[in-house]
Amino acid sequence: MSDKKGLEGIVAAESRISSIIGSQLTYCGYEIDDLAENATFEEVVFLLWNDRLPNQSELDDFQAKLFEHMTLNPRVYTHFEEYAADKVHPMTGIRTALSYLAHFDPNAEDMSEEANQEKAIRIQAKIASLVSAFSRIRNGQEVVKPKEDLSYAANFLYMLNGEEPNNTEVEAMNKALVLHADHELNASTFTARVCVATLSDVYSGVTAAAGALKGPLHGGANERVMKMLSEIDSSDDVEDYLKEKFENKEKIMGMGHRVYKEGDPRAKYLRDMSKKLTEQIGEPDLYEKSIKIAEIVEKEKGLLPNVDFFSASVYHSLGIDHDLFTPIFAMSRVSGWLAHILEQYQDNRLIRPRAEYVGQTDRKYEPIEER
Ligand SMILES: CC(=O)SCCNC(=O)CCNC(=O)[C@H](O)C(C)(C)COP(=O)(O)OP(=O)(O)OC[C@H]1O[C@@H](n2cnc3c(N)ncnc32)[C@H](O)[C@@H]1OP(=O)(O)O
Ligand SMILES: O=C([O-])CC(=O)C(=O)O
Repeated sequence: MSDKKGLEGIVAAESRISSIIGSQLTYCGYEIDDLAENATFEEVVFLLWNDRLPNQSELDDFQAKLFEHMTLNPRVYTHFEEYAADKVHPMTGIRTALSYLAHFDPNAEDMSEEANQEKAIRIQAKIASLVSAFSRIRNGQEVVKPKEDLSYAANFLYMLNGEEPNNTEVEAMNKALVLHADHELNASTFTARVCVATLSDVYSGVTAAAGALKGPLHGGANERVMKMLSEIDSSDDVEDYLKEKFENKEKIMGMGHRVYKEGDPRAKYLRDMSKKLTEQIGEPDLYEKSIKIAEIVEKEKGLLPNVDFFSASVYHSLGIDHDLFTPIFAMSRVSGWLAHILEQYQDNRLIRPRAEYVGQTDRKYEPIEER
């Protein structure tokens, strides 16, 4: 059994959405490098859902639909006021809110392909509004409505901060969204597929997936990377800090990967963005500490940075609150979850593996007074 622990190396689905071979990641046959350098997030979402890039009129139409659905029912805001009063972690709030979105969808229980595609657009559009509204409401600020002429990445930053972002910020956010959009059968995507393979609805699938993404061994690592960087005063202190972590057998967040053993192809883009943006905000030390951590962990443990490692200093440089890092990951990855959910419905079979029983046997019920 031990060789299958964590289902390592087990192929559990056929998929046309993304592929990992060695350190090569592709979305629907396009290299991640090609997409990171050239594509908008909206094009990538269209690609993941349709297995092809859109032409200009399809893209215009897709962007218009996303914009149309970015508006939230005001009852969501009332909910968020309660979450703020309870000091709920944003990822907990977004997980609940993803489920709550179903309440306002007249076709929430319609399982037709057309209705499910419509749900995908609604969810992708609304999650950017959810994350930004959550943040503004807990800060006692007015919710900002999206602007029709802004891209998805720009609209998110605009709704979050209440002012239009500059080109560098939009470019960084767009690239981060493209890089996080899909990743084969990662834990949250697998969770989404397991959930909807019972023929449960799309909202259930994304809510379940958000729960899986929240964990520190998965999407929750980016917030912890920032915590680690904040705990280290300067790059001169990295060695001692890590020594203690290694002695306590603690994991170094943002390092290592189940599949990539020769390096995560997404990390270099985030590393380069981190270098540029931390310099721009006058905190180059954040990048220097990150590089030192990566060097020592590679030397001592043979582990390399994953997508979460440099994304932390990138989001910090964009002025984003640290506990919003994982919700931003969800905002991008929901596109992949939805692609996999739609794919799962197309050729569904219940996902139900077996467990090897290792518990006690031949026991007999004992009356309570005899226990
Ligand atoms: C978007 C994403 O989800 S990317 C991943 C985000 N998660 C993180 O960054 C958390 C830190 N990293 C990790 O915990 C792991 O590397 C994972 C979860 C990503 C992959 O884990 P697995 O493939 O299950 O490897 P596993 O946890 O079994 O580790 C194998 C060995 O490497 C060690 N190891 C793995 N990652 C780390 C790490 N980040 N720091 C220190 N040691 C590590 C383990 O302690 C273990 O050592 P042992 O054999 O002496 O017990
Ligand atoms: O694939 C994984 O296991 C984790 C990961 O990098 C991702 O979800 O992007």
